[in-house]
Amino acid sequence: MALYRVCVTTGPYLKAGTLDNISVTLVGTCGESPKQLLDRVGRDFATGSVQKYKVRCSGELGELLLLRLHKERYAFFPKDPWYCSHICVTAPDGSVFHFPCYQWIEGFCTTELRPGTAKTICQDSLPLLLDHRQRELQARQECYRWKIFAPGFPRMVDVSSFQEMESDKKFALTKTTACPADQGESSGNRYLPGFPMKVDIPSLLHMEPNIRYSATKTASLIFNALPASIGMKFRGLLDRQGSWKKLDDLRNIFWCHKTFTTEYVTEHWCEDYFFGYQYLNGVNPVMLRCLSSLPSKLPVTNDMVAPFLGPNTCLQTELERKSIFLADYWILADAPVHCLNGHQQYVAAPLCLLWLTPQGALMPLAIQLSQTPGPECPIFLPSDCEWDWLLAKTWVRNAEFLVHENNTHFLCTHLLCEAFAMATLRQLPLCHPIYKLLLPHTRYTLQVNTIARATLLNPEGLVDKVTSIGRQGLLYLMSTGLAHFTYTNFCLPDSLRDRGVLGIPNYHYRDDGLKIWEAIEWWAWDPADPRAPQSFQLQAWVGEIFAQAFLSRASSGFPSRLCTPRELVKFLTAVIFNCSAQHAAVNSGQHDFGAWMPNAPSSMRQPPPQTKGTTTLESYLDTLPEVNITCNNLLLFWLVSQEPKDQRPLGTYPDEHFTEEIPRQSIAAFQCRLAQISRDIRERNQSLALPYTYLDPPLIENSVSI
Ligand SMILES: CCCCC/C=C\C/C=C\C=C\[C@H](C/C=C\CCCC(=O)O)OO
Ligand SMILES: [Fe+2]
Repeated sequence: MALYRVCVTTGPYLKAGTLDNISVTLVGTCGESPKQLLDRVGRDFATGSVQKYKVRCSGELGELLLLRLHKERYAFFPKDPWYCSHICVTAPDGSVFHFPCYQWIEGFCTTELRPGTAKTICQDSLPLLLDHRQRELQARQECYRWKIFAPGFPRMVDVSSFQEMESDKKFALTKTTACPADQGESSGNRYLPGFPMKVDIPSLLHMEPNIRYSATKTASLIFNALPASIGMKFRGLLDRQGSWKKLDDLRNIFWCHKTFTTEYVTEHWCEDYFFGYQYLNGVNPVMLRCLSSLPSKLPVTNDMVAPFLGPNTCLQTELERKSIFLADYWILADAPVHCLNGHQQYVAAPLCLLWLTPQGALMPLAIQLSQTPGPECPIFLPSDCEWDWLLAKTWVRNAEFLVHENNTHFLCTHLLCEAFAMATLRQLPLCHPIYKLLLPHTRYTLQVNTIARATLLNPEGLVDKVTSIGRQGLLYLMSTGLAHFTYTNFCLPDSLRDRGVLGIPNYHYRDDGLKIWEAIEWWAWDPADPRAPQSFQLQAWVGEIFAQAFLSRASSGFPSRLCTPRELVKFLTAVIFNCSAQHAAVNSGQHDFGAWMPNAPSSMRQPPPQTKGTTTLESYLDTLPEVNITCNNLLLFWLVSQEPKDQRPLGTYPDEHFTEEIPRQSIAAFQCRLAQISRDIRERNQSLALPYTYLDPPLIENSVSI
């Protein structure tokens, strides 16, 4: 007789416990145990419980290979979902086997778990285990299916398959490629009382439990939104059309959501120094490119800018010194425009030239509001009349809003990270070291993007309600952006070098980002088993990302295969950095830098000026977004700038998928490195007029989850 001690941990989440009958079968190299019901006196499998059971076998089972969890009906009760955290089995000889699970088990089924030891397929030889790998991935690929959202987009998760699964259809029809988003709206897309935009409710109703927001996160998101939106609604700000009467009125949109940064932006927004500063440490710190010569589409002469460059230098000298930079919004040149409140809106495609002064300040030199120079496209200069220059800068800030929100933020973090999450779920089994490494960095990404597609990107969603290019413009921008996004852009060190910005002082996004990149790279080496590149499951993973995220475009420079450990570690580092730090850098400051609306106007109501000397305060106010457009957009900024509760900062891995000592030690070392980076950042910030906190590790979420 052999006695196995089984310890079952149930998750701490709301309704994680179950009344269903839970039985286990232990499978070892020398046989398997009889299926045994885990039943003790009193309640079994309550939320947060850790309970011990005994499984008796006729003889020892040898090395445990699998643990089968059988979840079955209890009496006449309906199925009761259970969140199984992990199971620990102590064999008669005292050896301990950890079985990580960290999954919701919904219906009546048998779930097979493997011990937590990280294994690539090269390290599996037993047919039982190879078969288990294959069945696990087949089930994942049946559950998480790709779908086309719109032509030229990264592919997304098909949430309709969850509805099918939920209705227990045993033989779901093979999914055809679902209709692209631009084929009008689904039947469930409709206005709800109190919402300024349509909401695609059905797409939110059937999220698979293992990718769904927890009850805590859902409640937190709702309670973050309610007070601010009810307050604005009662003040009539969400419904009032027309121009703002005076700029000062903008100070009182958010009474109780002011931060140090929102107040700093409100005070300094029209200063040229702050305008340039935002290219380094604002919410879109990826636009600057160093120039060695001026593009022909921007015919700025030395005479135009000499007064600002000061004595003993000239434009050509500064170009040779690598101190001239360009922000080019070419992608907006053909963006479709849109009507808001029944009025035509406008978009520009500016070119903004900046100079890095000897004192280290980045100052705007010239702004051209079109890609095509000419008499109807004046080049605005700091010496122009105050309102002309301010309006030119505000057009650039509008371009920043559109390019940042659609491309830098939603396309390059949210949508790409969705594809990483999907490929990880579909191509890597739970025992794979890369699955264990990446899973925490995909948490809630499929859910938040589904919410965004149901409330923002849907027809007559919030994007249609508050932006000058609307949903069609968003579809154009993101598909064009993806077609031009490269692996160099994706990897921070390569992007900084390629843009020629490694030498700019006070570029805190760069400095903090490179430290975090290096810490992640160091951490990624351990689980990235040097033999891993030979793993065909890993190649299937990177190949699916290449095909589904980057549409198999060789011009993207993204790898379709990983042939060396160094290539693998770089790719893993870039994925983890993008899912965590990069998203934090471009997401967390939306309220800080956008609460003062002229600094991030979501639309412009007059065409770009074609002559100088015509702008007044009144015409400026009539160009900025109307009251309701402003306030609905600021609500979104407020809501998405703070991570709802149930947070997991970078390097926090409470779900112990790694059970071996070496990766656990690497995690501890990674956490120590991040803690040091945080200390360095906080010490640096003490000397700054405006602290840069977005890449402070405790403030970075592991994954894209808002
Ligand atoms: C005012 C009601 C808002 C309801 C939306 C609730 C939550 C939003 C969910 C996800 C949001 C994700 C955002 C998306 C960012 C940009 C999308 C494009 C926006 C634009 O073009 O204006 O990222 O955090
Ligand atoms: Fe975000």
